[in-house]
Amino acid sequence: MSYVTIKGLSKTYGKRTIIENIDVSVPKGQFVSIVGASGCGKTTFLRLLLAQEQPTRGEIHIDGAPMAREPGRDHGIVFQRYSVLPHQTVLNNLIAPRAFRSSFWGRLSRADRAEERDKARATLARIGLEHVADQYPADLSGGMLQRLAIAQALAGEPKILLLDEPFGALDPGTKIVMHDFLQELRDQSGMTIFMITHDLGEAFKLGDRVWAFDKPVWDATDPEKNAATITYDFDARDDGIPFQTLKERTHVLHPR
Ligand SMILES: Nc1ncnc2c1ncn2[C@@H]1O[C@H](COP(=O)(O)OP(=O)(O)OP(=O)(O)O)[C@@H](O)[C@H]1O
Repeated sequence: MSYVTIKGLSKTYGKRTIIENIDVSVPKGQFVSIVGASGCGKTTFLRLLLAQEQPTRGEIHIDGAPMAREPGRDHGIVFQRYSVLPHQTVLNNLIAPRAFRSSFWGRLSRADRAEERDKARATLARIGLEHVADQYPADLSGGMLQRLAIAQALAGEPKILLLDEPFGALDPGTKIVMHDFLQELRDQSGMTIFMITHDLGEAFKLGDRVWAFDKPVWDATDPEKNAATITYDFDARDDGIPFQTLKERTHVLHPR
């Protein structure tokens, strides 16, 4: 059964249509990897899913209901550049976003605050950062920072996790450790995940499904015609089809 249903989705800025005619449905718990040439509208698509942008045409339904008009706790998002708060300790980085969002911290009793701290400590233990709870982000490695950013996104117990090149800045070894970490989290939470990546190996390794965004019409004389859509939707379970086929059939690895 469809959990995220997208019908006739388009986004236009001024006269320029960035993405158009997106019709897809995604079951609950599915992991969708999104690949495509630079600038073809992948982040725009995630921003629509996050309700940071409104569609020009079409609609998005999540769990049977129309999308909220504003970003909310239903969604967690992680970007390539670390979104942690530099002047807060690692522990406070897990508490502070919630406190800012709901301004609930000031209303909590001392016992409730202690409970929030315990919850945050338990999350840190789960992501292997308990030993650096009282340190600051500047003391952490790239992999640790990105684990913290993912934990922050998960703190609101979102229904959907959106990842925009989350591991793009990490070295290959740390990337592999992060893949295991994400797969583990996913198994535990059953979350529905959309992840943009420029790494096809990563897309097929982690995704149940890989979408290639591309511009089916290419007219150098009229750039406004060049809107992107999902041109291929691959079943990536059991490793899907070989990467080579994707390379040959799309422009994913040949940005114009
Ligand atoms: N708010 C906006 N106003 C006008 N144009 C925008 C806006 N946001 C994005 N664009 C344009 O939309 C196009 C798609 O951008 P987007 O960031 O979605 O691409 P992308 O596929 O995620 O790229 P990359 O892989 O390089 O991150 C770009 O040409 C960008 O300039």
